[in-house]
Amino acid sequence: MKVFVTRVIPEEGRKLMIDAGIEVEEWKEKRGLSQEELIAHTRDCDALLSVSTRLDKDFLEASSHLKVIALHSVGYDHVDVTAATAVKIPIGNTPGVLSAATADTAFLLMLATSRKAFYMHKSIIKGEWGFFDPTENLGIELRGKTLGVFGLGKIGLEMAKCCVGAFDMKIIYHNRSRNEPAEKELNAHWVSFDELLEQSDVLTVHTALTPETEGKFDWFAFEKMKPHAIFINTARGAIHKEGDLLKALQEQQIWGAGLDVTNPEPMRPDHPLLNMPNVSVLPHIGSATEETRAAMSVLAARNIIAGLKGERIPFVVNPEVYK
Ligand SMILES: NC(=O)C1=CN([C@@H]2O[C@H](COP(=O)(O)OP(=O)(O)OC[C@H]3O[C@@H](n4cnc5c(N)ncnc54)[C@H](O)[C@@H]3O)[C@@H](O)[C@H]2O)C=CC1
Ligand SMILES: O=C(O)C(=O)CO
Repeated sequence: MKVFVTRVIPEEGRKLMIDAGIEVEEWKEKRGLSQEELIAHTRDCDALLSVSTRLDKDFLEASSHLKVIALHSVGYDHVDVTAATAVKIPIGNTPGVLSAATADTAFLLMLATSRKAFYMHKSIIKGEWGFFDPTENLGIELRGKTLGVFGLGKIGLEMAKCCVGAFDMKIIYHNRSRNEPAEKELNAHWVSFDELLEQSDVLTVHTALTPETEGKFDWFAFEKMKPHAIFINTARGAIHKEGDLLKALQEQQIWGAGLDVTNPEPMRPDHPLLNMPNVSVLPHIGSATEETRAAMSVLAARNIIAGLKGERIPFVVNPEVYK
């Protein structure tokens, strides 16, 4: 049995597959594969472990010989899951193990943005640390403020817990369904989407990217937010409209933004958002800790091993394949 892996992954996951008798071929080049290269490399394989590689309909229709595809991510918006289901390939992801690390990144962006930390750091490098002026470089305090969570799932819940623990923030959320345990544990309140926009001092995005959430944060949404609100997105860049966000910040419709995800990625280095004092941008490092990436590789390997044994994979995103 052989698996093709589209990047070099942490040792923990690779070892698990090798110990299970699977031949592991990793793509070692520091560039993504084209769909043609992917088809060529997976032709003689039984499984694919995909790290951020787009898997489109053409590829999936040409790959019905694959017994399983494991993603090295919880998000699967880069995969045509309907096409995979049509050719009966189970798709696996890595839920849960990255929730804390990703929430930490959202928390980091919230705090850094509220104190203009990235911009202040750059100002030292530019030799601009000069005369002390008590009216300059002022941020916004977070204690007791309202955190609005769009998508109170696993990562949203971890972020809410951090904010209650650190800053005694009040939690409101908008989710497809009510999260009653969170309501009890954190005294969180479900609100409509418009109420979330109107009442949040910090609004943090934690839904998947779907046709429903794509472009959800546009000019009309930012227009409803408080003028001192901070917008945080660690989910997917296409959930906010970047041009509308820029305009909302330039026109002081909202106060600041912290982004771990952009659209497109990578963000171009001369993007105007990168030079705004109240904006913090990170290059999609939400889950990037040694512990979390190792745990993700193990979950992906477990999906591969089960799929190659003909068993139901433990973390399946298209359970319909088993019907
Ligand atoms: N920046 C990064 O490195 C990372 C980003 N992510 C992103 O975070 C997303 C969330 O991950 P998890 O918390 O594990 O997922 P989850 O499935 O546990 O939580 C998502 C929540 O959003 C809700 N939701 C979905 N669509 C909605 C809508 N239209 N309106 C209201 N609520 C809606 C769901 O009901 C669910 O409660 C992933 O899909 C991925 O795109 C995940 C990990 C790392
Ligand atoms: O898991 C995901 O969806 C990511 O974005 C990267 O960890």
